[in-house]
Amino acid sequence: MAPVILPSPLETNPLVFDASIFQKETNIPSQFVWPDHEQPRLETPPPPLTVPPIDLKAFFSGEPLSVSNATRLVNSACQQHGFFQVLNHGVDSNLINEAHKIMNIFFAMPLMEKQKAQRMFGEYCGYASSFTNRFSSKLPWKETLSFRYSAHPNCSNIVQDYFLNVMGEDFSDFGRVCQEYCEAMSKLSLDIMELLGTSLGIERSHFRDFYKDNDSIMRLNYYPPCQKPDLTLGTGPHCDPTSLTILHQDDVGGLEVYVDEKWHSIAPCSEAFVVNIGDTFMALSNGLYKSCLHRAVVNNQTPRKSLAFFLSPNMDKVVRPPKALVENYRRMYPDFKWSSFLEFTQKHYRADMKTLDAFSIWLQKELKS
Ligand SMILES: C=C1C[C@]23C[C@@]1(O)CC[C@H]2[C@]1(C)CCC[C@@](C)(C(=O)O)[C@H]1[C@@H]3C(=O)O
Ligand SMILES: O=C(O)CCC(=O)C(=O)O
Ligand SMILES: [Fe+2]
Repeated sequence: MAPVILPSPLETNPLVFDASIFQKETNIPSQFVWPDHEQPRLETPPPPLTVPPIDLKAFFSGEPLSVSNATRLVNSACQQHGFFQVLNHGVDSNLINEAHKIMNIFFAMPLMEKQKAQRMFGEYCGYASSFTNRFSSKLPWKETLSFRYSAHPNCSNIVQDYFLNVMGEDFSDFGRVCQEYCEAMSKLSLDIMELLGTSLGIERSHFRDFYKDNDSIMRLNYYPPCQKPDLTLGTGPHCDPTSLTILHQDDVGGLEVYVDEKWHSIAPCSEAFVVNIGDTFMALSNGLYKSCLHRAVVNNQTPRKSLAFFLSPNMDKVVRPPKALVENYRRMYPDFKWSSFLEFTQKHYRADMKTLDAFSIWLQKELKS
């Protein structure tokens, strides 16, 4: 299966997704209409997915029953569908509220202002309004702002600097909040990596050490109301190519996870973070833990927002499972560097539910050529 070669910007139509206009439109352009089999069946709301939340504070208490509960729950969830939620995570609720507030400010700005941070072709940072200059069909009904976070000591202000350089002095507060939020997400990711390592029965610090100098992506998602919410999707069905996603959604609802051959809604819970395994961690676990298939639906009344932190290893780290997860099993995926997988998703292939398989095939062809 040859990877889908993405159309160059010049080949796609000059459609511009201005949410302030589109959210009132009853006649949505065909590029936003998804194929029948992918359209959400809003008339029959999906059943909620009940996965007991993991109490992180209890896990780190070291109390044997709490540790075994947490590792058992996370092991079962990750082997089945790659989705769980964490409570008592230690992230300051004021910081979370601040992040939601500044997200409202940013996406309420006129399109021209937001386009100061316009994402360029092949780049993963910047502002995008539905990727109209990236894809020519099945366009997602959303605006996004993505930026890089690095835990490397030499990059201690990378997020703050991004906003200052791209959006100017007026955004210094914005940059500070996002910098602090990413630092909190990085810390939480490493705690969860310790939980995942323990649950897989390997050295507790193995994955924490692998991601301590992580080079991750923060994405702010904004889903405007849509007058035909049954025809389109905020984010189409996909597995995140990254390692681990820590997501905080507002109270509107719209995130769905595919489990047991059907979509399940994830009820918003402001005290919890939604956590899902991505392709890169699935490869790192030699396929033992599943990359979570999920999507986001929209509605015709209320905008929805989510903050997604995509944990990723340092660009030059080789993604290779620990010996303990290979010695009694065959290798499921080739060694690769995150930098080349990321480039594959930005320049050669629109991430979906088969991205890692398509990348593995692409890698083999690249090696032969
Ligand atoms: C590495 C990435 C590519 C996408 C952002 C992310 O950081 C992790 C999720 C990926 C994505 C959301 C999966 C669905 C398709 C996509 C094009 C999107 O709808 O935004 C993906 C992101 C991308 O910009 O390529
Ligand atoms: O907004 C959501 O709930 C999901 C977003 C998502 O899956 C993503 O950005 O990868
Ligand atoms: Fe996702």
